[in-house]
Amino acid sequence: MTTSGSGIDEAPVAASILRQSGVQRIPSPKLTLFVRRDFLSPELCAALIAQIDAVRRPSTIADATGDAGFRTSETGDLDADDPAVREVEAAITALTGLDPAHGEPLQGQRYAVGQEFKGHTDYFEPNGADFERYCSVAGNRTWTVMIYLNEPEAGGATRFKAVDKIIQPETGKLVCWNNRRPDRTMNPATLHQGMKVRAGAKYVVTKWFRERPWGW
Ligand SMILES: O=C(O)CCC(=O)C(=O)O
Ligand SMILES: [Fe+2]
Repeated sequence: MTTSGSGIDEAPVAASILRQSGVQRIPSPKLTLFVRRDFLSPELCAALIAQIDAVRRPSTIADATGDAGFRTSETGDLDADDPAVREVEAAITALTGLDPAHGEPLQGQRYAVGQEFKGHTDYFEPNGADFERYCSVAGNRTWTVMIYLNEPEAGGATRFKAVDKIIQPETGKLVCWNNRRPDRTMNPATLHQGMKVRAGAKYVVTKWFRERPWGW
């Protein structure tokens, strides 16, 4: 298969995603955002939820905001050798054409009732205090791919405020977007938040891609 490398060049990635059936592009000139329902089977989602529960710990954020309530979910790094994790990785590669070497390890998140991730962008602020620490090896982020593993009883939607779009969690639904504009500059219109879960729990997996190959 051909890959589109880092994703810094938007066109081949968007073309690859749009070749798959069932993909919707969110109609906005401000950002490139796609949704694909039923991207993963309920069985695979359940296997990933079990893994997240086995390894989760309180989430951290880069560039401390001084707001302890900014990201209150729990995070789990998933075992790259696990068959369920390999299957998701392969499905993401097949959808996007992005080179897996440019991807950060797949990460799981769990939000309990009242937990949220307030408005943020996934790219690192080039002038931020942590830029060197997080970006000196692999560079800044390019694309984000996120998959909901379940449907909380209430709340937990992902909101893109700048384009007035709210995406509801559904088991197996994928959301992906370019964190940049087609001219490669960082795109502030990708600002988004994981809204508070009101009932039940919310589980997602996220994969972020980088300008250069990922290295520890
Ligand atoms: O949970 C969500 O809906 C959003 C998560 C998110 O934005 C992130 O992990 O970067
Ligand atoms: Fe995010």
